[in-house]
Amino acid sequence: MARKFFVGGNFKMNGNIKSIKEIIANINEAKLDSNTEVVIAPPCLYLLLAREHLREGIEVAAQNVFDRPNGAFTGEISTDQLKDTGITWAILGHSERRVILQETDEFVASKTKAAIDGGLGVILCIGESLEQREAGKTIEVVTKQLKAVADKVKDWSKIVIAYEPIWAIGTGKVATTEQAQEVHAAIREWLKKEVSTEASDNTRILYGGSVTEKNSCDLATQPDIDGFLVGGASLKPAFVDIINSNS
Ligand SMILES: O=C(COP(=O)(O)O)NO
Repeated sequence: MARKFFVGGNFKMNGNIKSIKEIIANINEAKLDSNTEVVIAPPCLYLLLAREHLREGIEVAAQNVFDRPNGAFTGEISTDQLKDTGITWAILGHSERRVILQETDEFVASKTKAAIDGGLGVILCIGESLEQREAGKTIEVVTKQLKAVADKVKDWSKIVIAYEPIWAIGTGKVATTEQAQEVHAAIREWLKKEVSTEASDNTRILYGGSVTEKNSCDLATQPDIDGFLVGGASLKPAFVDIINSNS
């Protein structure tokens, strides 16, 4: 089965009502490849704004969700509340939360399970640091992150994996097509061995880390790159060119 190309826009902690409305207007007015699935992730304050203004067919993702149902968890958001507001995806395990907020593989796995059980799709972020890559530990690191999820989650049909080498995030140092394809192929092989052939065949594996409209078309030619999770470039008008990079 052909995997539908997938492009996520991770706004991170950027934007305000005015700028996010401008980004949404640019996306709404653009001619977009209908064979590409698009998900937009604004900061949580602007999730409803995005849901109300984005064109039909484009989904909205939260940049985080808690692993427990509604209750006394100050500052957190539940899967029920996201579903209640028409939010259908969650980005989980982003390296900025793993590093800065010390989210463990187990906590990310627990949140992934809660999100899927709550009916959300999950963009599951994994990736190694420069030190880990230079030590030859890339595959060891990313498969350890995946195993923590596989220990809790059996149904991978609602998971999209985003391989985001930390050394490429926000640095302008995009992975080469060979570097990205090598890790994506290893992830797909791991899925086949540790989850199922179906999961391996059907799970989209996105690349993230300094993707721009200048490098996205080359990356999109790789057999195991099924799309992108875009940070900084998702805030700019040329984001629509990245969305169309597989057409
Ligand atoms: O973190 C990223 C990538 O960020 P950049 O595109 O800004 O490198 N996506 O989730």
